[in-house]
Amino acid sequence: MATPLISLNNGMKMPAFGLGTWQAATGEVGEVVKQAIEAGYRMFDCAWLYSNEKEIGEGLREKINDGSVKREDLFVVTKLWNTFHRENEVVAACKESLKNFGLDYVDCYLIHWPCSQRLTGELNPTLPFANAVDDEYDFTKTWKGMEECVRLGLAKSIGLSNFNSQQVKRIMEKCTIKPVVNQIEVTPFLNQRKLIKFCNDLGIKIMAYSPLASPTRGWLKPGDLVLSFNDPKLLAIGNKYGKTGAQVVLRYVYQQSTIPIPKSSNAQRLKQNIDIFDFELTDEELRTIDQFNCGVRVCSAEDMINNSEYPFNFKE
Ligand SMILES: NC(=O)C1=CN([C@@H]2O[C@H](COP(=O)(O)OP(=O)(O)OC[C@H]3O[C@@H](n4cnc5c(N)ncnc54)[C@H](OP(=O)(O)O)[C@@H]3O)[C@@H](O)[C@H]2O)C=CC1
Ligand SMILES: O=C1CO[C@H](CO)[C@@H](O)[C@@H]1O
Repeated sequence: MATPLISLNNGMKMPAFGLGTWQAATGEVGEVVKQAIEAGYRMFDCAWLYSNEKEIGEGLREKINDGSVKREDLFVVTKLWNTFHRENEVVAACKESLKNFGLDYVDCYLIHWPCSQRLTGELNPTLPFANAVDDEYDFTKTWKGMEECVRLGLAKSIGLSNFNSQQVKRIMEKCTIKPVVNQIEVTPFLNQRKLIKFCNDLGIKIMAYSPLASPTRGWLKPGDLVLSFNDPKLLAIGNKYGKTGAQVVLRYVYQQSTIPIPKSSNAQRLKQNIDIFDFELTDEELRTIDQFNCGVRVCSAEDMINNSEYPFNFKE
């Protein structure tokens, strides 16, 4: 079944589901991207930080060149890292991502975090906050650089990631070009109902990251909450529709009016994850899954807790 498309506030359309690529290993991610296209994925969530744009681009271009898909049917998202927030650094950062992909434009370019940082040593993509210090730089100026990317045709649209409602409001007050999305964590543990409504009321769609609650995140410690896809409540709902616990979770996240972007590098799970558009959870089933909501974040980026723009000190 085809992935539904949703309309953005600039008139563009975007697939309502996509593939996450953080921790999608080089050496295999190119194949994964090709398998994903065959399985029906048309939207790819990437980031300069993930250090795999080059191989993702190779996979995408191979499928364009062999006629499997047209460039205009793909929706490629990537993100500006924290250490390139200065207004005059943004265009160069976007161009670097485009060079990595081997593409002329991205469909959407996001500010990865509202927090600006400066490197004190070499960037370690798996520990990105290790050699970095806070840099008090106003993200509304960064946004001017993002707008320039649109004017230059490097990005068809621009958006935010990890912005809280007050930060979204500050962008809206200063922007000439509106953000089309805010990419935030949405899971059964953190259903984000208030922030989703706040953004949707402003015409900003929500991309839901770590929708499966990121079971293999590197910073997982013994005792941390892990979402079990074999939870009896999820299995009971899944049995009714012939779906797995993971599919029930993804459908729940989708029915929060969001665009889920689960990551998988496994051919079977790739197919399973996108196969959620032929059933609908009832209000009662949604309320059952609401019981998991406990405010726990899987991606709290606490290394940035002292940054003046750390988004999660403010509740919404
Ligand atoms: N803007 C931001 O700050 C952030 C953005 N993101 C984006 O969101 C994407 C998704 O989030 P992520 O943190 O990767 O976590 P997810 O919640 O998508 O979980 C991914 C993990 O779950 C496993 N998995 C996938 N499908 C299934 C399934 N059906 N059953 C069981 N296990 C499954 C994957 O393993 P396997 O590959 O073996 O299937 C992988 O280990 C990222 O890849 C990235 O693109 C993520 C974090 C922060
Ligand atoms: O996208 C992301 C994936 O993981 C990073 C941590 O290493 C996060 O900070 C980031 O937002």
